[in-house]
Amino acid sequence: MLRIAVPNKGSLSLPASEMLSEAGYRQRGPGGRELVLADPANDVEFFYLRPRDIAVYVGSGTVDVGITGRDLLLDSGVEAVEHRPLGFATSTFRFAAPAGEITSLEQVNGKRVATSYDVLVGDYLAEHGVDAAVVHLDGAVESSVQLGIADVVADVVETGSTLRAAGLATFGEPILRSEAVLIRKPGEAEPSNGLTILDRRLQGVLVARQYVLMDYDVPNEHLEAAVAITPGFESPTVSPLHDGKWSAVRSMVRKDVTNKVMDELYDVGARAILVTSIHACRV
Ligand SMILES: Nc1ncnc2c1ncn2[C@@H]1O[C@H](COP(=O)(O)OP(=O)(O)OP(=O)(O)O)[C@@H](O)[C@H]1O
Ligand SMILES: O=P(O)(O)OC[C@H]1O[C@H](OP(=O)(O)OP(=O)(O)O)[C@H](O)[C@@H]1O
Ligand SMILES: [Mg+2]
Repeated sequence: MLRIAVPNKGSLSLPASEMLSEAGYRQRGPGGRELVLADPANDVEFFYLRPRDIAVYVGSGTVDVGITGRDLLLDSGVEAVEHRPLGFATSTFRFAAPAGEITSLEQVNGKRVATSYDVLVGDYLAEHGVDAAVVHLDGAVESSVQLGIADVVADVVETGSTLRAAGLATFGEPILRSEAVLIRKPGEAEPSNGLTILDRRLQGVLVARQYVLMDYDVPNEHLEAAVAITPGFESPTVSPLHDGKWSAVRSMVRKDVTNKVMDELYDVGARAILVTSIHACRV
């Protein structure tokens, strides 16, 4: 039975459970507070743990795999590896300071840097030869400068609105681009059957979220031009229409370029262009 760690709180918790549900697994109901949940039909068991602790459990081998943030994995310093990025809870991890006061990493020398990610930040500063004091805080790091215990913050930035509200501005390159990731212990030569199935199912959810199915008709003389616009995963399905002069094409297309692709297809002579969402898939 595969043991899977799932965040029990915070930004990762709900989307992680939703993704597992979409992948066909049993999950806690709304407001559910179970710490352990068996899913015997799928031969897996879920452990709901603090997102920060998940790498520790996976690294120790007491659970087989887990969902956590890339930033939390790196901050844990634990020997666990990223198996697959999961495409949600995307953010950057950045330095920020009062707007205009500190504008380069070099200027962080001798300053106090507040963060909840001491290891990640400490490693980054050391790698870049910056000598600064790291001040550990559990959260609401953005208030630390105003309250006088730090000069700089290093924190998760999604929209940037929390930073702006605190009068802070980012500087330097992002320390990291993070998102939710599936992690496992390193060096598993042969992934277990359970992990292979979980991974394939999660990949199916990702593809179903990122792609649509596009159908259209195109005159045969423009078929090659149209197919070049929608090459699909392997190769599009092409079927003859009854009148013999047109073909019907079916192909997977990235959701974010759907309208651009439809415009291009129309321009090369395609008509009756239909888009359908994908409910589930295995690729
Ligand atoms: N606003 C956000 N947008 C995207 N990801 C975020 C955001 N805030 C936190 N995360 C991600 O969530 C993970 C941290 O989870 P954690 O539960 O420790 O904190 P949290 O989501 O901020 O929850 P809370 O602070 O309410 O306990 C990290 O991987 C981080 O990148
Ligand atoms: O760029 P934004 O869209 O503003 O999002 C980023 C903020 O979201 C998270 O904070 P959270 O609300 O989880 O509070 P915390 O600092 O206590 O973790 C994170 O720590 C940042 O503060
Ligand atoms: Mg938070």
